[in-house]
Amino acid sequence: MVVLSQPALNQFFLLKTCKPTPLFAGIPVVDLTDPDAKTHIVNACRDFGFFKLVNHGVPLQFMANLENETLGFFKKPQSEKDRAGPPDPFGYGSKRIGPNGDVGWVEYLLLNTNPDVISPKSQFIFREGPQNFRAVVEEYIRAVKNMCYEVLELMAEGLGITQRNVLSRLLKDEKSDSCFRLNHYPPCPEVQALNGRNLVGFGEHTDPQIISVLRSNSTSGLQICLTDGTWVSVPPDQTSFFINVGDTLQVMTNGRFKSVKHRVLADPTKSRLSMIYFGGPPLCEKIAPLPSLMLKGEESFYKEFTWWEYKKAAYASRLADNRLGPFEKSAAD
Ligand SMILES: C=C1C[C@]23C[C@@]1(O)CC[C@H]2[C@@]12CC[C@H](O)[C@@](C)(C(=O)O1)[C@H]2[C@@H]3C(=O)O
Ligand SMILES: O=C(O)CCC(=O)C(=O)O
Ligand SMILES: [Fe+2]
Repeated sequence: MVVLSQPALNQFFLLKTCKPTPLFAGIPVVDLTDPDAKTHIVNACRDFGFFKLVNHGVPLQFMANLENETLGFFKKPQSEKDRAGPPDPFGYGSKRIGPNGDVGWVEYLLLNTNPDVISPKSQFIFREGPQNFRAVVEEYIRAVKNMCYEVLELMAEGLGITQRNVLSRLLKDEKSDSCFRLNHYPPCPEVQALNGRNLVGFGEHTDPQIISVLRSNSTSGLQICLTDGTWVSVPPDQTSFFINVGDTLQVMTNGRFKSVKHRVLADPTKSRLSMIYFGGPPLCEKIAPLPSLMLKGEESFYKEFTWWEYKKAAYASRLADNRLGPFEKSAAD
C-alpha cells in the first residue's frame, strides 16, 4: 500500500477523535479442555458476544505457516496484487471495504471456504500466489472449522439444548455459506502526527454470520464495544483465537447472545495480520430463534428471513449500519 501524506489521510480515511483505550484485562477466556467450557462459552456470549479461546487444539504451526505465506502475498508489488482483485466479493481488496463506500487502512484477501466451489479469482490467487498458499489455507481452514464445530456443540449444550448439532450442522452442511478473510494492516507512521486521533483500519461493525473465529499476529488494534457502549482494546495473543457472536446467532438465540460490535485501529509502527473464518449457514436456511430454546409463550423478536435475504441486505448496507434493525419485529408486527 502506498504511503499517504497527512492531508491525504485526512481526506480519505474516516478519522475519529477518541480517547486512548488501554488494553482491557477483562476479556473472558475459555479453555476448550475445561469440563465447564460450555458454561463459560454461554456466559461470555451473553455478557460480551466475544471471548478468547485457549487450548483449542489447532496446531500453532498451521497458524505460522499461513501467516508466512500470507505475508509473502502481501509483499508482492501492488500491480500483481491488484490482478487478484477486485473483491466482488472474493479476491484482493485495498482500502475499500464492501461495495458501499467504506474505507479503511487495510488490504485483504476474501476467499470462499469451500474447496469445491473455489472461485476463479481464488484459483488465480493460489496459482499466482506464494508456492504453498493454497495448501496452508486449506490446512488451516480444515482445523479451524473442526474446532468451531466443537465450540458450537458446547454452546448448544450450555444452552440446555439436547440436539448438540443444532448450530454446528449449519456450518458442516456442504452448502454452508462461510468465508475466510486475510487482513493486512500496514504500519502507518503518520498516525503519530494526528494529535491523538486514530486512523481506522476496519470500521466498527458486527459480523452478519453465525460465528467468526479470528487469529492475529501480536500487533494490537482490535477493539470491542462492551454492552455499556465503551470501547476497549483487546490484548493480542497470537497463540489463541478470538470468537465473535454474529448477527445470525443473535437471532437464533432470540437476543440471549448479542453480536459484538468491533473495529480495528491502525498501528503507527507495527503491521497487523489477521485471519478470520466467518461461519454462515446455507443460503436457503430460515433464520429464526431455535424452537428448543424458546420458553413457553416466548415470542421471537425478529421477523423470519433466510440467510440469503439477510446477506443481500447486509451487502447493501454500510459497515456501521445496524443491519438487524429492519428485521426486528415492531409493536405492529
Ligand atoms: C460494508 C460491507 C463489507 C461487508 C459487506 C458490507 O456491505 C457489510 C458487512 C461487511 C462484512 C463484515 C464481516 C466480514 O468481514 C464480511 C466479509 C462480511 O460477511 O460482512 C464483510 C463484508 C465485506 O467485506 O465484503
Ligand atoms: O482484522 C481484524 O482483526 C478484524 C477484522 C474484522 O472484523 C472483519 O474482517 O470482519
Ligand atoms: Fe468483523
